[in-house]
Amino acid sequence: MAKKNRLNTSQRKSLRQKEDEYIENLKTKIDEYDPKITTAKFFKDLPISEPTLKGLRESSFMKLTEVQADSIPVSLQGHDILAAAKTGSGKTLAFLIPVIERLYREKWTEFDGLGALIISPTRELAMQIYEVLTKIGSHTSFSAGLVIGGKDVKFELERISRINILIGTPGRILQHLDQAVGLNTSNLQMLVLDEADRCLDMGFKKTLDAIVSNLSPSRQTLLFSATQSQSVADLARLSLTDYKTVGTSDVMDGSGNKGPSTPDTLQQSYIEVPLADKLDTLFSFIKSHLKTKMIVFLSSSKQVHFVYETFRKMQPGISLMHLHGRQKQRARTETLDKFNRAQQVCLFATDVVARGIDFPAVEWVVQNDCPEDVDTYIHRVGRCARYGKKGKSLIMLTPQEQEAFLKRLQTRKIEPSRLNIKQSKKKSIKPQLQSLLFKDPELKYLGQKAFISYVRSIYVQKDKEVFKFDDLPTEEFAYSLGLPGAPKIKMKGMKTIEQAKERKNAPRQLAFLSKANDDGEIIEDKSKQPRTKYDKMFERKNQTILSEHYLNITKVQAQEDEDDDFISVKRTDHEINEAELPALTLPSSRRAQKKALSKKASISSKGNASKVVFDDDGEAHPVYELEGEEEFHKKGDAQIQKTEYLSKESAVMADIDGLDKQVAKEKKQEKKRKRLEAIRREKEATMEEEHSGDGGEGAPVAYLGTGNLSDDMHDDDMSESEGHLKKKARTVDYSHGKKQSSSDDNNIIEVEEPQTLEDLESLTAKLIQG
Ligand SMILES: Nc1ncnc2c1ncn2[C@@H]1O[C@H](COP(=O)(O)OP(=O)(O)OP(=O)(O)O)[C@@H](O)[C@H]1O
Repeated sequence: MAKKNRLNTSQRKSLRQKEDEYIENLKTKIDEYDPKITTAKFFKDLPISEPTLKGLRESSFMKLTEVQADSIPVSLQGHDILAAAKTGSGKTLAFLIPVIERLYREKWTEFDGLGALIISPTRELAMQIYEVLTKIGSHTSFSAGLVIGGKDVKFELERISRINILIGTPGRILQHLDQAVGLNTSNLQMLVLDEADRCLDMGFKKTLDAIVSNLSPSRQTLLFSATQSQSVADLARLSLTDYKTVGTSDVMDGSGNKGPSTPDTLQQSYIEVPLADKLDTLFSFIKSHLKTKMIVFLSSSKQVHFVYETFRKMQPGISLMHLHGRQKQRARTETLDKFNRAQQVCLFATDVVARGIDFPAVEWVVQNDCPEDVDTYIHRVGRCARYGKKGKSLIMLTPQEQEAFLKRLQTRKIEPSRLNIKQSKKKSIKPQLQSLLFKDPELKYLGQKAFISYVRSIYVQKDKEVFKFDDLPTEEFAYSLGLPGAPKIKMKGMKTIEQAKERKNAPRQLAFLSKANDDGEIIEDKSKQPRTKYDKMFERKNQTILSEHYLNITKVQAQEDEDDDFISVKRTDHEINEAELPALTLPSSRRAQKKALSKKASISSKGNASKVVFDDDGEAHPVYELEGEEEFHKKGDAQIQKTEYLSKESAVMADIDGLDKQVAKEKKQEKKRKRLEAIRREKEATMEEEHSGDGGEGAPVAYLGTGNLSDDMHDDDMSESEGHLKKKARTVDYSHGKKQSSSDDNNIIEVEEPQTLEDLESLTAKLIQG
């Protein structure tokens, strides 16, 4: 049977010839295409191959968007590209089509190895790009792979050498470049950076440099984003010299004639809200927008977690979901999928989904916390008003942030209109929050974490004109979260917030007194002296200034914030300079300050103090003056003196021994505390996972097209038992000369239906086509 379908040599030869002619014809059309003369309106007007056109048609992509019309012809001609176009303007297709076409014209096969590498800063975005690629590339014969983290590195290693188009996050791609002996990058034709400015910034610098050093310098490079830095140094790093720009000036600084860097269909507004009233305002906003689909951005995963957990208890009347980088990947993917399908829903999220994610039909983007910069603002609001659809955005600015941030927005021609909250609509949820936190220690704990992470987020911000740490109304803010008072925060090199602020604001006269304690005693700086074990013990004891609970929080916090998405997703050039950190304490009361001042005055007037003893004549002597022999004998029998001395010293030794035992006991307790802490964290992680899976909450659900990857993995022809699917035999239609897939026998690969992200990754690696 199989023999019947086999082509004989002359048929194969003729087919190859037709294919060559077709490709040559395409190349000529590309060379002849002059963007200055021709403006293609539809994909079919572009010099692109029939299989790609077929994939586009089937995905209902007919008409070109502006960035697609401007950039695709230039990319097809082989130029490097630096493109910046507004959010939701269709950049994904603008780089995917040239990638597919380049490999097509090169007649790329699985034996040629990696032909294109697409880098995205987040996993979600990489998955989305992969999804679009599998749709529009469904009639081509290339293999695509998604590497974004997961466990099955070994599995991927075995198959990665056969992948032609690899999409992934920087870290994971580097891991593969390092490990995969079979990954042949020497042939690489194209490198694409989506959200290029983010990929190029400090956070990914080292990884990206390492990736690029593995790649062939002769490759074509495409950089796309809604915001671009166009730093010459960045471009040089990518060996981008003779590149073409598309739409960059408009988007970069709003200097073009076309107005703001945000979509025209976006209606933007802001309200001035004191920090302590933000949650009241947010709750009222949600209550009055129950029939909408909205995303609320908060500054950290802890904020998101707290707001989600408390608001769902207060039941505003709309389905609530939450998404942040500290959730397990499975929960993130599930939430994303549910949110895409829902019609009336509110998603609390961090900036992990601020860039690139193409959520369908979002009506409102609310920024509860001010973004770190205008670029982040642009990306966040860009989650709505996509592809010409209407959308609305609201940003809450505190009186401290308002003026400076509006000024920053103006530089990009973004001028949101001011909204005022109707007095009648104002409702305080503070009493409810207080009662919730009072009843539920778990919520109180989340509240404390939310408080701490918010305060820290303000502290680490680079733009000090917008984020004024010293003006934070911490007590009011804590109260607004339902907490009885502001938790004390200890950060690296920083004492409590209040102390840090006090010290910053203290008069110069008092600044040098930062070493005085509450009793006005000057504490010596022992940091430069060798520390004895007693010093260490006392330091340890002093840590209990914080209650054990807060102590636990701050310790865990220090660990957690290492990879908290607020800090890690953002640029690492926002590093805190330890030297700038407030690190010392001030006497808290006026009495203590006064006392310390007078002590200081007397000490400074006397110069360096050293301890002395006075003799009967009032003469001062150093403490350790050698005693004369006569003097010694005068005091009595030497033996008795010796016994007395020894018993005094052994009493001192006994005291020291007691202290040692105390230290050992404390160590043991600390160990126990850590063990309990680990158990608690484990429990919390389980809870978090459980919470994250229940976002549906009976929301009216609309199923919008194929929004998820696993759907794409299904094949209509599935005939095997459930849980297995077959890959469709791909046919390439040259329309003017048809080509049957040359390796029918190899076209069927049985793979298991993906249940998890790891499965999905493994599956993508299996989907070797051709
Ligand atoms: N030519 C087209 N015809 C119809 N729909 C399109 C076309 N191009 C893109 N779209 C749709 O427009 C939406 C936005 O596209 P895309 O996600 O590529 O935008 P983007 O410019 O990358 O946005 P962001 O800057 O936020 O990443 C998607 O839903 C996509 O399917």
